[in-house]
Amino acid sequence: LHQLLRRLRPGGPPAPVFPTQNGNVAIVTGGAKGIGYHTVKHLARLGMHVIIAGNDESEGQEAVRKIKEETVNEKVEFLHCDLASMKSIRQFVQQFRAKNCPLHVLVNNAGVMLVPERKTEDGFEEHFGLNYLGHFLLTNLLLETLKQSGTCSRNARVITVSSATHYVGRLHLNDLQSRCFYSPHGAYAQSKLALVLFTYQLQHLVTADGSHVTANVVDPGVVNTELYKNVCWATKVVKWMTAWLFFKTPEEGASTSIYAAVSPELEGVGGIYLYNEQRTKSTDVSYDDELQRRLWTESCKMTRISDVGSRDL
Ligand SMILES: NC(=O)c1ccc[n+]([C@@H]2O[C@H](COP(=O)([O-])OP(=O)(O)OC[C@H]3O[C@@H](n4cnc5c(N)ncnc54)[C@H](O)[C@@H]3O)[C@@H](O)[C@H]2O)c1
Repeated sequence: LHQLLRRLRPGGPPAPVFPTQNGNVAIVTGGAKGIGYHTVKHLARLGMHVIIAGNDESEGQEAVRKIKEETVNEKVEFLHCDLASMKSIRQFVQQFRAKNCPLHVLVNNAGVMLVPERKTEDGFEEHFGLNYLGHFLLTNLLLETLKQSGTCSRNARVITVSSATHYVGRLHLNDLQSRCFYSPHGAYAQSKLALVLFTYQLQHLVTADGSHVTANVVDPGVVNTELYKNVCWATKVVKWMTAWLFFKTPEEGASTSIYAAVSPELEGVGGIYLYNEQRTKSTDVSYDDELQRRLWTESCKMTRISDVGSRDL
């Protein structure tokens, strides 16, 4: 309804105006389609050098071609990164490092929803392994570059895309891989809750070591994208009939990620949950410091990184 009212406002919703980003570099995971595509397009329009990290080469190259054409920014590129493979994530980071360029914005956007029970290359449940652990490893491997790129007047930013489903998520620390009981809804919600806990813990760590990096988490709302391809046919029918009215377009869905990535209002602000470009409270359990720490420690073990200071490829 909020979205509908925004759309019905006379003259349409106000177009946000952000400062140009010439010379800044961003990585957007899953930037070849959906919300990620429009995030990349907007950042490129602002003059950023944007790297799409994705697992589909032809889709990625096609997105690059279209975005270059529409934004007249030649600094848009695709680099292969399969977030369901730790090896691929490490190779992606090596390729990125070989470019010797800074990194000002990392948007952890890619995701899958309601996939049948299956495992990533490394044997993790797919929602947890791809949506959460993939981004956990990627961010940690890029953290040193983010720290070197941020300054006191221009912090580097990590933006992680979660979802309102995190409110119903339960984190099963003793069964993060959903081995005891698998429910696609539960596994998706758990991965999105883990991303919120991860963001808050990351912010604690960068604050503690005085780095010029901020980490925030965003909820894009309900957006009409291919994310819903695994829902049951009845839901597909309802979505098909109502999406035009109640769902955000992918472009509208990207607005909070873009806001978090470049808004001057958020300069130096970290550890917050954003919905409709506004600071919002996430679920109570996400503020549990002990749970954040325990999940971080477990995640380091699972991705075989020793701690925040360890970046060995
Ligand atoms: N659409 C919604 O209503 C909604 C609501 C809340 C949160 N979200 C979140 O927004 C984010 C973007 O989703 P979307 O709606 O644009 O869906 P989408 O399906 O259009 O896009 C998902 C992106 O993730 C990429 N991806 C999937 N598997 C990958 C892998 N193994 N390695 C690298 N990239 C991979 C896809 O290629 C695609 O670019 C997701 O994290 C999703 O959970 C979406």
